[in-house]
Amino acid sequence: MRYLTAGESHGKQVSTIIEGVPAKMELVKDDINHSLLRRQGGYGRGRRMKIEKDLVEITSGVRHGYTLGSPISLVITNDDFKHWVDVMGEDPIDEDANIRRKITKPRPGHADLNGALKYDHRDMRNVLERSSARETTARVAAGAVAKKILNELGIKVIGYVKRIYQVEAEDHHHLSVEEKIERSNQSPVRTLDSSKEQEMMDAIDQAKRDGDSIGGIAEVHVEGVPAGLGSHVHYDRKLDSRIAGSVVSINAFKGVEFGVGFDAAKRRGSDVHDEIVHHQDQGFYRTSNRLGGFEGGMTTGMPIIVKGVMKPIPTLYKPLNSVDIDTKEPFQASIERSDSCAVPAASVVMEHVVAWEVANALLEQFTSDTIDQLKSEVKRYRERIQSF
Ligand SMILES: Cc1cc2nc3c(=O)[nH]c(=O)nc-3n(C[C@H](O)[C@H](O)[C@H](O)COP(=O)(O)O)c2cc1C
Ligand SMILES: C=C(O[C@@H]1CC(C(=O)O)=C[C@@H](OP(=O)(O)O)[C@H]1O)C(=O)O
Repeated sequence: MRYLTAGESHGKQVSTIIEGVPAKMELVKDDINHSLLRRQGGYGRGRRMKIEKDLVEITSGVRHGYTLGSPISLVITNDDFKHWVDVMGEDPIDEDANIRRKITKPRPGHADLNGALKYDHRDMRNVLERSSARETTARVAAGAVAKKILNELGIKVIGYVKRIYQVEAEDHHHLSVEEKIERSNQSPVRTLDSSKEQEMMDAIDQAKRDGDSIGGIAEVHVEGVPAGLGSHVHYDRKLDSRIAGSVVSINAFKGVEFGVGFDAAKRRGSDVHDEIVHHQDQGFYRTSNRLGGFEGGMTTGMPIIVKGVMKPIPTLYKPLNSVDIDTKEPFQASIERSDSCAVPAASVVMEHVVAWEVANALLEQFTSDTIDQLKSEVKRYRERIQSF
C-alpha cells in the first residue's frame, strides 16, 4: 500500500490517493469522518479549527460502500479557502499586486526560512502553506482506511496524550484498547488519566495567556498484532524503524520511544528484556512488555506501545527574534492566530500514521487482493504461530 498527499493549508482542498487497498472491503465516508472529527477536536487549538468542518469526499476506488481494489482518492475541503481566494488563487498575478502580502518574516521553529532558501522563494507563503499541519487531515484520512483494514483482522489502535508540558499522565497499560478508546474520546485533552485533565488544560490556558506555546508526549497502543510482523533481514523492512520514521514525519514531532524507550539507558538488561514463556493454548508469550512489542524489527505479539514527543508550536503571540529576508533587519513578529498546544490533535494523527505502517506491513506480508484473502491468510498464520 502507498499514498501521496496534496494540498495547501489555505488552498481549496487537501487530498490523498491510496493505492493497494484490498478489494471488497466495506468502506463508507463515516469511517473516515469519525477520525477526522477526532483530529479536529482537542483543547488548545486556535480559531482555524472553528472555521473547518473536516468531512471527506470519496471520489474514486469505492462503489456502493465497498472498495474496488483500485486507487482510492479522498478529498477534504478547506472551508477557510473562501477567505483566501485572492491570496491562494491559481491564476498568475503581477508582482506589484503581491508585494503587500508577501511574507518575508520567517518564524523560528517553522519551515519558513529553510524552505525559502531551498526553493528560492522570496514569498514564504509558498513554504508555509504546505509545511502547515493542515496536511495531517489527509494522513488521518489515509490512516482511517488503514484502521479499517486492521479492524477486519481484529487489530485495534488508539492514540492518547501522555504528557502536556510539565503534567504527566499515569501509565494506563493495564487498560485494553477499547477502554483506552473510550477514555480518550471522553477527554478534552485526550488523556486516559482524568485526574490530570484539569491540570493539563490549566497549563494550556496559562501558556496561551503568556502568549506562549507548549508541547508534550502522545502515545499509541496497538493490540492484536501477531508476532513476526516486519523483518530482521533488512534495515528498511524493520517495522519499528518504519513506525519511528512516520512518527517523526508528523509536524513538530522530534523523538520516538518504544516501551521503556530512553529509560533503557538507565536500566540493566534483566530489567529491560521481556522473558519468554509458553502455554499450550497461547503459544509463546511474555509476562512483561518493556520493549513495547518489538525485537529485531519484528513484533513480539505483545501490544505495540510507542511514544512521540511534540515540541511546542512555533508560531508565538510572544514573538521571538528573527530577521526579515528582504530588509535583513531584525524584527519581532506579531501574528493573527495560532494553536497554543496541539498535542491532543497530534495524538490522533500519530494513531493514524502508526496504523498505516502496521496495515502496510500486513499487506506486504500476506496476499491481499481481496479482504477475505487477507483475513484467511492472517488467520492461518496466527494458527501456525500459536502451534509453533
Ligand atoms: C495538529 C498540529 C497542529 C499544529 N498547529 C500549528 C499552529 O497552529 N502554528 C504553528 O506554528 N505550528 C503548528 N504546528 C506545528 C508546525 O506545523 C511544525 O512545527 C512545522 O511544520 C515545522 O516542522 P517541524 O516542527 O517538524 O520542524 C502544528 C502541528 C500539528 C501536528
Ligand atoms: C489547519 C490546521 O492546523 C493548522 C496548522 C498550522 C501549522 O502551521 O502547522 C497553523 C494553523 O493554521 P492557520 O495559520 O490557518 O491558523 C493551524 O490551524 C489543521 O490542523 O487542520
